Amino acid sequence: MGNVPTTVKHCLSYEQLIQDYPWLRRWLLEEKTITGHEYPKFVKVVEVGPRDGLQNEKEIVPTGVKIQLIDMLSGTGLSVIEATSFVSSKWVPQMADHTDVLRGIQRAPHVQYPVLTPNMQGFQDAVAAGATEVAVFGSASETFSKKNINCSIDESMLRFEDVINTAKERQIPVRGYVSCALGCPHEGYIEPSKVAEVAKKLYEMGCYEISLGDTIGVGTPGSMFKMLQTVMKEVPADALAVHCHDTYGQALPNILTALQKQYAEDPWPYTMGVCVVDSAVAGLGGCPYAPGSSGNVSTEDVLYMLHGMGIETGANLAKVIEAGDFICNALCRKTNSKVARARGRHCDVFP
Ligand SMILES: CC(C)(COP(=O)([O-])OP(=O)([O-])OC[C@H]1O[C@@H](n2cnc3c(N)ncnc32)[C@H](O)[C@@H]1OP(=O)([O-])[O-])[C@@H](O)C(=O)NCCC(=O)NCCSC(=O)C[C@@](C)(O)CC(=O)[O-]
Repeated sequence: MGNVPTTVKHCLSYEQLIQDYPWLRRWLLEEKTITGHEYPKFVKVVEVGPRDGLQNEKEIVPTGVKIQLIDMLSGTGLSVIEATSFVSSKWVPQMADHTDVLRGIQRAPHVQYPVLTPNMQGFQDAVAAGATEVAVFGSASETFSKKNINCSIDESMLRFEDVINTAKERQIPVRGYVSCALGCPHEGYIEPSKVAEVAKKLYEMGCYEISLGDTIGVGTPGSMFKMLQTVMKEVPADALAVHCHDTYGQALPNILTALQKQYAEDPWPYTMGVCVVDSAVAGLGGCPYAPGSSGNVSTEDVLYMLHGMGIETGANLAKVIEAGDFICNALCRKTNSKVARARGRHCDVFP
């Protein structure tokens, strides 16, 4: 700074800046803490409420309510809304109206409406009902696979291969899930290498994105980090999503761990940098074949955290809260979203 004029030096001085503009102190210090890690600028939020959120409801939710929920979500700026499942109505009665739901919604341009298809029968029914994107759902736990889709992991891969190959011919994108990525309700601990193996198979078969499900919400930032580290040796970060249930209240820290691009004070070569997060409006949800697990992380809480960090999502939090109010009223229940519950208590706290 030898030949820089004193006035400019004055302006460049960090201390002076904070003294002249006290409001900057908060901003600069916060920014520093936040960027101790680097995060993606944009995160795609995949809304799974109408499917994962509602599939576990004991009372059948009227088809009209499901359609209205999806239509409300379509107006929030979210770009992916998982609409329903083409599974057996004997296994999941709540999803029996899949065709009516898919045909009844008003599709918004730029919004994808994927549906779950466990096998060719589901895929064909989904396409006949107008599906333009599907998802296959495998598991890293052998027991969960049998209980959830009535076949072993290997058998499920053969079924998914058929679905994915047929989808490719029709240019229908396929998303892949790996359930029990951080623990299984029956087997407990699941080796990260098993998660990586299943994720790799789905990715190599042609799934454009692999969503790693903490089906029972037992993960912590520690287990999320280890699991992702292993999976990322096989599948690139930009093809991964995280799908966190909030049973132990760890969903947001787990998501944050997955988003972190690098560890500033650590020369560790692995980066996380996942930029896709699954969540459900009002924190609805649970899997009928994962006893004891609670709802998905709520979309409202995810958006509040991301927007508060300056990460864009394209979604309007207030509109998502409205959709959450709608479905909670229809289900006669309180929201699981802390943000929706706290709304109105505080003035706008973001800069
Ligand atoms: C996969 C099956 C269908 C196998 O079920 P199965 O009984 O083994 O099937 P099957 O091939 O032996 O056929 C038996 C009967 O089911 C019918 N069938 C066969 N396939 C279909 C289909 N697609 N749609 C409708 N009906 C179907 C088939 O036509 C036949 O009918 P019948 O002759 O007896 O009248 C069954 O186990 C099933 O539906 N499972 C779905 C379970 C489910 O939806 N679980 C929740 C979603 S997974 C999840 O929540 C985790 C996730 C994704 O969110 C991520 C996370 O949180 O980690």
